[in-house]
Amino acid sequence: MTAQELQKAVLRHLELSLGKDLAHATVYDIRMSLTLAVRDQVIAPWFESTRKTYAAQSKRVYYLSMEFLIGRLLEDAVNNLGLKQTAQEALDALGFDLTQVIADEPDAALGNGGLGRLAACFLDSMSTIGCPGMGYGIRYEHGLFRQSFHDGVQIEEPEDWLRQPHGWEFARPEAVERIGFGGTVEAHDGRMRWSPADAVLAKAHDTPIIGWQGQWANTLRLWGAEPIQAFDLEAFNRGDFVGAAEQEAFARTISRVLYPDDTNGEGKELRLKQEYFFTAASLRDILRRFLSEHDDLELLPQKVAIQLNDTHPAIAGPELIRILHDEHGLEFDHAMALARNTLSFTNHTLLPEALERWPQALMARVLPRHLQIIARIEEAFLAAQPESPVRILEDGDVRMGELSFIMAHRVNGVSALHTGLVKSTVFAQLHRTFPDRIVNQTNGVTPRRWVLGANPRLSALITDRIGPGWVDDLEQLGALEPHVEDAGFMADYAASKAGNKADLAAWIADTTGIAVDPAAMFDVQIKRIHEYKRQHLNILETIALWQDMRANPRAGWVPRVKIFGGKAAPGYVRAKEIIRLINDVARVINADPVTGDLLKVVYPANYNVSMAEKLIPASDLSEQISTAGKEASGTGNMKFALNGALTIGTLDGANVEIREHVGAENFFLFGMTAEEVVARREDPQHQAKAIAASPRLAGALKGIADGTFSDGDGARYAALLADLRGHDYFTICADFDSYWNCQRQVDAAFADPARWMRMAALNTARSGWFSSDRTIRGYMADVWDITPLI
Ligand SMILES: [N-]=[N+]=N[C@]1([C@H](N)O)O[C@H](CO)[C@@H](O)[C@H](O)[C@H]1O
Repeated sequence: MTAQELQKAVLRHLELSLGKDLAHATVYDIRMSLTLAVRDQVIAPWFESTRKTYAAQSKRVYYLSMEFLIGRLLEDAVNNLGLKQTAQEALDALGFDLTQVIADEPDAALGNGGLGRLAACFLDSMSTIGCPGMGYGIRYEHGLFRQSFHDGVQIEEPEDWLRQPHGWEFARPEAVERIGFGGTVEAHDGRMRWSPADAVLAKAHDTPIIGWQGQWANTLRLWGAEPIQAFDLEAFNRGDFVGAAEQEAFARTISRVLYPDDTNGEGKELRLKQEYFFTAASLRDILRRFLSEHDDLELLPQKVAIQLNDTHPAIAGPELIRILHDEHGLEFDHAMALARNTLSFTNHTLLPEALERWPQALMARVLPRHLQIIARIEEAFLAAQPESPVRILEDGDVRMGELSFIMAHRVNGVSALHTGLVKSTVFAQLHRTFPDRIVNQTNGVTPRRWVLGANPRLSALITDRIGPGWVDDLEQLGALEPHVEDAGFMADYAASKAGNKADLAAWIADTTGIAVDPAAMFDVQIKRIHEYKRQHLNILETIALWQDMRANPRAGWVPRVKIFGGKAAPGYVRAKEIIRLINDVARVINADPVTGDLLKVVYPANYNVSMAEKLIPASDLSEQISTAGKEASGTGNMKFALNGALTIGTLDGANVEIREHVGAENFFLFGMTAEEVVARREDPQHQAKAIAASPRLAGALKGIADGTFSDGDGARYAALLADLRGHDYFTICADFDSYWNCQRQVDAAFADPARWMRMAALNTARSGWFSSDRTIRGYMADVWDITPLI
């Protein structure tokens, strides 16, 4: 497509779809017109992909996830269709700036963090590889809340990405499923019949996900909840206006908002209903499609692979058995075996509070038939494993982790270390019983969004040196390694980083009013706020560094800009305390004339996918400092390494594999290992001893306690300090000195630009393995048994 043709297509949509002429067009109008014009280019490969899948009678994979943290879609589609230059020229000719038009699109923030973003990266890779399948999720009216700060305190406001038409989706009024809740179960002609008391409609909205070079497109189908009867006219005529709309309000509540907890089982009834709503609608849709091609249910595991993204869709096991046994009349054990061979499950965390457990009483009320089926699943499991101490039903709860494991033929962890811990801790018993069921699939990220889209400077340089093949074969980045010896390449590499940093410094000044020196080290920690991710370790080191700089400002310090980004779950008090502390420390340090430009702390509000795309290419140092054994994988760590940021981190999650790939000499390692952490916790005085042994740590804690950062109010952080001095489960104190010393090694390395840039370029060259294409190929081979169709 030429720029002229695209320009014409945009103008046609502006007039015919938006009803606007160019003279009165707003950025929104042009963004929607371009979106529609680009979407037109997606339709043919989309239809062709579906046709090829049916023609090949191919097995399909269905990725069930409560979260898809998509971000913006326009730039991704433009890049995947190879239209970036074309779109630039077409819009220039119309008098609009492509960057500004792209930035007008609201993020689809239908996820909390890594788990949701991983699902989005996987969709891009499945389409790029030509893996036939679909994503299934919920079309939340309100995604993850908008974050703002008031006096440094996090404030949450509803996010409303759907306040404007969403240009990428197609409503599918014909794809509607009736989803029941509650009610009773009776035996009827030897079969159990569930009669739900309430019901809502699940209406499908499809978004095409186009792969690299537009050869294949899969579908993301998101379900929106709607009432069976939208409006109760009788109630209205009786003057009961609220009652008239009650049904609608009740129904829409199901898909109204995303629960904002990243690694914490919600436990609320509405959350369970959300999980069942999208899972049941998806299974009905999957079986309808399967039965439209095949009439023998025996073929289900050969033609359908269903991936459960954590335990959130775990009810899929009982629901599939209910459909096969109660509705299709298969024997229970047979239905259970078919379901198990169709389902596979990914565990994303070891945190006990994140392993979902639903009260049996709640399950009995909301899903009475499913609770009966879960009891029979446990019975069948114990009949085969009489010795096993494992239970699904225990302490009045339904354990969704055990249910998912028992109802899946494959279970995977998301990094080598994590998968090892899954086998030795949370599922140790089940691993002994089913030694071949757990496999590892280390996470990955899509290079289209996280390198090509986010870092055009670096991408141009790479393509110039090794050709464009790296975009869908990322391990080709290895061919850059010889170029690292070439001063010209290294100068260009450094220039691309410097350019990104200058852009970011301008953006920071714009959005926060803080002036930062682009030559300083950009030290970045962006992720959800959580104690195990240890943002408070980072800010304690920042305080100690500031105190040292103040004591000796002319000691030849390496100037640093500490950049934080991240949201806390609204109910997570400790995490919100950490956010306030970071903002309080920033306020004091940024105003300090003694340290001036030596140290700045920046915390832009409302961190999201689009902000990550701006921050990561401009980063020098990537903070991956979680307590070892707690971060299952991390995926930000991979994005940073690919974009030439060096990692300071613990041996946790995928940090271990990143260090193996980039080389220990190109990674700043500190802290205890997962085993050492467990051992250290045995000593109830571990934190007190660490504080006693570290004057710097003690000094930083004292600074907070004195009210240095809280206008003299020493009580503001009393709870946080009491926890660090009293319990410190996440071993902040025990790891502090190792972290501090490691940061000084980072300073020394950064003070030698040639050495630093060499390490950075080697990180880029050696991180190709962390492509989500590699991950998806692993799932296709080891879990789904599917081969690409392109
Ligand atoms: N839930 N959950 N788990 C996480 C993330 N918080 O979303 O999944 C991510 C995706 O697997 C992991 O990278 C991360 O370590 C893990 O904590």
